[in-house]
Amino acid sequence: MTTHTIFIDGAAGTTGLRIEERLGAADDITLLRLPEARRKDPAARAEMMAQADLTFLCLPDAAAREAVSLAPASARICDTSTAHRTAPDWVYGFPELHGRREKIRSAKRLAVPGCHASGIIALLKPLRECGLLPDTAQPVCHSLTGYSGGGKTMIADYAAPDRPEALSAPRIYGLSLQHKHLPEIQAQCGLSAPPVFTPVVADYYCGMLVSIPFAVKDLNGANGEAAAKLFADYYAGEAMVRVHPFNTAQADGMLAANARAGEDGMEIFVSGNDEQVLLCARFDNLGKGASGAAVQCMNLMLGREETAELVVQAA
Ligand SMILES: NC(=O)C1=CN([C@@H]2O[C@H](COP(=O)(O)OP(=O)(O)OC[C@H]3O[C@@H](n4cnc5c(N)ncnc54)[C@H](OP(=O)(O)O)[C@@H]3O)[C@@H](O)[C@H]2O)C=CC1
Ligand SMILES: CC(=O)N[C@@H](CCC(=O)OP(=O)(O)O)C(=O)O
Repeated sequence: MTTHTIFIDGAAGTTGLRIEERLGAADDITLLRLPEARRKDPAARAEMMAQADLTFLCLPDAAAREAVSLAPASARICDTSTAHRTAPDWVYGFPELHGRREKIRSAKRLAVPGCHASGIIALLKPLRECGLLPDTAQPVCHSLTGYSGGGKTMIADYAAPDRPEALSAPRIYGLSLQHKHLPEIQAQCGLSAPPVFTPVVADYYCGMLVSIPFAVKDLNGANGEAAAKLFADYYAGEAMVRVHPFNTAQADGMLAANARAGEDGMEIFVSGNDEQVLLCARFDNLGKGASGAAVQCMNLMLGREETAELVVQAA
């Protein structure tokens, strides 16, 4: 059996802990750990990265950049932060995008997609590749997220017994329309301008629902049925992405953003009428939106079975 030595820089954080949970039981993986007192010590982290077959960075952007500067050139790195997602020489880790798997397998430096970006790209990229959406399009995208998306700080804010009343209501953020995921979305989808994007954080732990409405006339005349078939064809055979048939009835006519919490797969829904189409992607911001996606990429990079150590796949 081939064994792999893995270091998680930022193992005490939300994303790092979830990766550790997934890998802890794998008998072909040895996790390198730093004692609490040394987990932010640059020399100790550099030493771990030099020893590991692969290092996950589960750090704020600045610390992720610092980690890369500390790592030997030979180190294989899987970065969950925003720091390197549009950097040249880094592979963007979305295996389901056509032609991407081979690049991930041989990647030395891999950037794991942002959570909101994962849903938006999953919906826009097939439309762009199939010619239904011109590069000049500027779709309006919405995304609902649980508060774990904000890491330890936001989780503590929501858990505080004396928290402000405002946290009990959904809150729109990114009001300047310059969310940090827009550059990677624009780059991956080959758009000449970033989409218009409004994220909303609400009072539940995890789960993400991205929605993008279109007029049929803006999709080169493709109606919902045609769009649903396009997504089904694009993601055919993918274990982690399930495309529901057009207008699949939800029992109560609603989509709840937390339905895939704790899972690693993504669901795609296409609904609407003769004139308008609504595209939705539902997944866990900590699963396909972070730790699950990171482990999926690691498996490809190490030549392991792609879906090993992932929790329940696409429903
Ligand atoms: N939460 C999510 O849904 C997603 C998060 N991400 C990204 O993943 C990365 C990690 O996020 P998340 O897990 O949510 O964040 P957390 O705040 O939960 O965890 C970050 C961890 O990094 C540690 N850390 C900070 N600075 C250093 C340093 N210089 N050296 C070593 N460790 C350090 C922190 O230490 P301490 O415990 O002392 O604070 C903490 O444990 C971020 O870039 C984030 O944007 C990506 C996709 C989704
Ligand atoms: C609720 C909340 O604040 N969410 C974060 C998303 C966290 C994340 O996934 O960002 P990166 O992957 O780019 O690090 C945000 O929108 O900035």
